[in-house]
Amino acid sequence: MKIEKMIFATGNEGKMREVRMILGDLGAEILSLKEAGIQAEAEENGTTFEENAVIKAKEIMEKTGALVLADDSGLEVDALNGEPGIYSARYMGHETSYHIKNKNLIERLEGKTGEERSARFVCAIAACFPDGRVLTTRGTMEGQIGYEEKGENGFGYDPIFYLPEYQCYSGELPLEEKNKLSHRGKALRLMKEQLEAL
Ligand SMILES: O=c1[nH]c(=O)c2ncn([C@@H]3O[C@H](COP(=O)(O)OP(=O)(O)OP(=O)(O)O)[C@@H](O)[C@H]3O)c2[nH]1
Ligand SMILES: [Mg+2]
Repeated sequence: MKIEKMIFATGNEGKMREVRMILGDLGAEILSLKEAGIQAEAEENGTTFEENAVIKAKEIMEKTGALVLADDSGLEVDALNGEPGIYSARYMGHETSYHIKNKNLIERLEGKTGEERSARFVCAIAACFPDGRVLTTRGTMEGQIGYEEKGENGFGYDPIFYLPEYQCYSGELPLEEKNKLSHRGKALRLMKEQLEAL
């Protein structure tokens, strides 16, 4: 089935840039919420990334009757029992800057070194079809919380997410490189395969 058009239900411009680059070769028109002129109202009250991704996609699918995809993602820090996890966007309040959130996470890991600083980004992608079908995929990217903020690329927690294998911070990666390694890149490529197989 050739997909002509979809809505990607996010208000996060950083995500949207990555989504466009990764799903570009599907050849479908991809509208953000803003471009579709829709406001999301559903509460992200699920208990998992997948549940929240489905909540966001389903709400907009029901409003529009279109194929709608959504992303729910976050940062899990092992030494903090997986915090901030599904609450990553809301951590310390929605209005708090990432500079402050990032500084706070670094402070909370004071005294920890190497593997004790392990963390991962998680991304769940949901696709909700007007006929009720739902697909979900998940991708992760393993790393560590660094000791400082580095890099101007990406968004959110990228400046403190250190990738030991590549000896750099996620915030230092050009977008194409981040997309090759990232939680979102992996989850979106799995979704793309499933959509292409329909
Ligand atoms: O540095 C980062 N690089 C990433 O690649 C990344 N992916 C997720 N996150 C964090 O997790 C929250 C998602 O929360 P979230 O899924 O509710 O999204 P959101 O509220 O920003 O937008 P929406 O899609 O819900 O409209 C984001 O805001 C960020 O704090 C990331 N941080
Ligand atoms: Mg959100």
